[in-house]
Amino acid sequence: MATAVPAERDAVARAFPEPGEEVRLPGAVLFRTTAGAAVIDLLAAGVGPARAAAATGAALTAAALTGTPYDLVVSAGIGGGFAPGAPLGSLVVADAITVADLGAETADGFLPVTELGFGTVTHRPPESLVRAVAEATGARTGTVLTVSTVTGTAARAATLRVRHPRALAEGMEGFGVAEAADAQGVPVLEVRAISNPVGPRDRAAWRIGDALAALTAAFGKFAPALESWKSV
Ligand SMILES: O=C(O)c1cccc(C(=O)CC[C@H]2O[C@@H](n3cnc4c(=O)[nH]cnc43)[C@H](O)[C@@H]2O)c1
Repeated sequence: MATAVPAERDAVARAFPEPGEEVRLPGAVLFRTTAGAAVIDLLAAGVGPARAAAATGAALTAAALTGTPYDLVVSAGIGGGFAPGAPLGSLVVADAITVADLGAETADGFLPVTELGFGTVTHRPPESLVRAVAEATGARTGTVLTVSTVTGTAARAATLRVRHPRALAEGMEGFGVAEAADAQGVPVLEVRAISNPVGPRDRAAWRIGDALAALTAAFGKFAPALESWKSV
């Protein structure tokens, strides 16, 4: 599980009460714990898509080289929610992890990088896993956008809504984590607990404590959903 910051990692860790241990790798420090038979590595990968991709890639490579590759990578953290679909404190599981600002600005508007002939802009988590996790946690499902600049105006939020009508949330790491996982052929999931509305900047409206509590509650229900997905 890759979060951005230690506070998010610790919120996820509280859902796994077994004692864990720190594992130091080149480029990543893991907190390794267990849930039943599953080994779970928690990584505070850093803020933003580039740092998140670098740290996630380091952890994936280390696991592959020791002959214990991961079955799944989860990008988890707090995020902005698009109203009315994703209110404060709610949980969103991405059925599409889409980078919102990777492309080119033209006189006719924004062109995603795929329309320039390169790369990808969306990763799709396994449908059955998204369904199982959403059912277990009560999460809403939709597109989660990855941005390098947090949305801070109504105008930018409106532009994103027009370009991505299925968007429920935005964060800054999901696409980077998904790129790292995709590069090594590992499935990916993104889970965001909503800490603030996407729109005009209003720090007084943040509910970070509530969102971290929602993350802990969600990951407390995660293991059975993963087991049912793996056994399909
Ligand atoms: O200064 C601001 O106006 C501001 C507003 C929202 C978030 C921030 C951050 O610096 C947090 C970045 C951190 O948290 C995730 N996050 C939380 N809310 C959002 C959001 O609305 N849009 C994008 N990312 C968000 C993000 O994944 C980072 O890890 C500052």
